Amino acid sequence: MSKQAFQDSYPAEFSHCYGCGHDNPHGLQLKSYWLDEEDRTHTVAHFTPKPYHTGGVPDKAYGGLIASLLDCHGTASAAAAAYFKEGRKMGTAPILRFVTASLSIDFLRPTPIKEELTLYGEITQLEGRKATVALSLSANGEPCATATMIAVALKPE
Ligand SMILES: CCCCCCCCCC(=O)SCCNC(=O)CCNC(=O)[C@H](O)C(C)(C)COP(=O)(O)OP(=O)(O)OC[C@H]1O[C@@H](n2cnc3c(N)ncnc32)[C@H](O)[C@@H]1OP(=O)(O)O
Repeated sequence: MSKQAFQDSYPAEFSHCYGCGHDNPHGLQLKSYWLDEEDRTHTVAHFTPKPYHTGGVPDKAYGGLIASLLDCHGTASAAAAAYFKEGRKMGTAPILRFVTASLSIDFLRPTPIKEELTLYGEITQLEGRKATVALSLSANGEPCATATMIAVALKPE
């Protein structure tokens, strides 16, 4: 894994995201990395839920938490891939800001809250301002959710 998380390169005005902003003390503070420094298409993040992240079923995660984690890992992965494609260090100006245009999630099995969760991302397409990211969230090596995201880079203005 790289030493600096993608989210740690976000400029201050983008560092208050509930899901991944390092300047949001109330947020999840997800951190995403390249899975392998030699491969700039696959990404990874880890997150261990808190007891209060439970949904309606005891010891299982709230679906919105899962969506939030996939959302932030996907947009961070898209931004990292776009910077890499431009041959630029992440966070350098002009800032590439990706937001979620669509996020389609399949919840495969209940997600435990007492285990560390692993998120994987794969940038399957990056054309123009649009990135497609295949995502998964697993616990103990078992996939709990998979998702497909379309992330779009905001126009500079
Ligand atoms: C480095 C800092 C990073 C900060 C990261 C923060 C992460 C936060 C994660 C989030 O929670 S994001 C919050 C939830 N998302 C939003 O609030 C986004 C709301 N939607 C919008 O702002 C606009 O709809 C959007 C920027 C996504 C697109 O509007 P634009 O007018 O800029 O783009 P346009 O409509 O021209 O679409 C650009 C391309 O994306 C495609 N596209 C847009 N929406 C789509 C969609 N829903 N599904 C599929 N493709 C879509 C569109 O077809 C087109 O493709 P092509 O370039 O191939 O023609």
